[in-house]
Amino acid sequence: MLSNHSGTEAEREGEPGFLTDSDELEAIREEAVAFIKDTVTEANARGVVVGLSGGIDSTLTANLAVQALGSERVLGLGLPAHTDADNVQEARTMAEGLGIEFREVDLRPLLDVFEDHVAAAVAPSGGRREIGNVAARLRMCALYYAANARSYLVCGTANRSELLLGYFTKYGDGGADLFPLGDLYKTEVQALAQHVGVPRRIIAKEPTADLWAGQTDAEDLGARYSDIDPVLRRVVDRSERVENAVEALDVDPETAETVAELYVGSLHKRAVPPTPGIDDRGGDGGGSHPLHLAAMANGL
Ligand SMILES: Nc1ncnc2c1ncn2[C@@H]1O[C@H](COP(=O)(O)OP(=O)(O)OC[C@H]2O[C@@H]([n+]3cccc(C(=O)O)c3)[C@H](O)[C@@H]2O)[C@@H](O)[C@H]1O
Ligand SMILES: Nc1ncnc2c1ncn2[C@@H]1O[C@H](COP(=O)(O)OP(=O)(O)OP(=O)(O)O)[C@@H](O)[C@H]1O
Ligand SMILES: [Mg+2]
Repeated sequence: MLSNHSGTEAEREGEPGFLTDSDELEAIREEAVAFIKDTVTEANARGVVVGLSGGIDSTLTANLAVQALGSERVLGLGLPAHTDADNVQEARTMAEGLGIEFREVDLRPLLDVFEDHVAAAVAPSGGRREIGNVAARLRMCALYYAANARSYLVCGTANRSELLLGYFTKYGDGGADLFPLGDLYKTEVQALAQHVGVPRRIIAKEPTADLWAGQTDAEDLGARYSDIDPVLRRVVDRSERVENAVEALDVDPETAETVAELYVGSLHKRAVPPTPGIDDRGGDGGGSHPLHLAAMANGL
């Protein structure tokens, strides 16, 4: 059910910590730009590739990447599948504005082959969510192909709201080498986009994953980010109980419960795949094993 709270998406009065101050926004811009630059340098990469949808997250990410690396070292890929061909023109316009190279690849033929051969054989009952996730994973393949071939990194576009809710395709748009917007809630992304001069029409667009016609984040999630973000901030960042958040904020209990459930239910999407932990060797996929860390420290 959609909550009927009527705040603006970019700010919510009375909720501390949400970005409205231009000095604060400027400091965040600088940090995100430095992060992209440092990550690319440390990886000895030549640049980054970004999937451009014509939406705010990818437009802002590409904008920050250009600020960090210069337009010569950023590649934009327009990768329309079934529903979003119209947005490719917007993505192209954004790329032209940033002065970056832009390539367009229609993924429909690949998706059709997948549906006819793989889906039909494995599970013909797969619906729009399953096929939409395949489109997101085909995009990931195209982005990594470009990264491999050019010694680039795949610059992901996920924001903190999406990451905490698990509102992304695991190893699809969730598969990337860095997430410059990953610490910022969607409402903060909107404020930062305004701060760096992303066109108003892009900021004003209804957020959509575009995995099927008419899909919107608000419909899928049951609420708008202006209601979701303050709940995440209290329940995740401040470890408050859901009831406390409901009482403090003007959100309905159902929305807050859903947000908390999505956060807990998507823990696996934010973790390294587990291993059994045989002989006490970690059980976390090796990511934090002392030998692994020592090898990294020694540059091995
Ligand atoms: N507890 C657990 N421990 C370990 N793994 C677990 C698991 N539960 C599920 N899994 C695995 O995760 C899979 C489900 O995850 P996943 O494949 O991602 O699929 P799922 O989360 O069901 O779908 C992705 C969601 O993200 C949305 N999305 C996708 C892409 C872009 C955007 C956007 O905002 O632009 C939004 C999309 O609309 C949909 O609501 C399961 O099939 C299973 O393999
Ligand atoms: N047609 C597309 N071409 C290239 N990349 C795409 C396309 N559709 C989605 N993506 C990639 O998947 C990412 C996730 O989509 P998402 O909808 O969350 O971001 P967005 O479209 O930039 O912003 P919004 O969430 O406001 O619609 C995009 O930022 C983009 O990198
Ligand atoms: Mg989108």
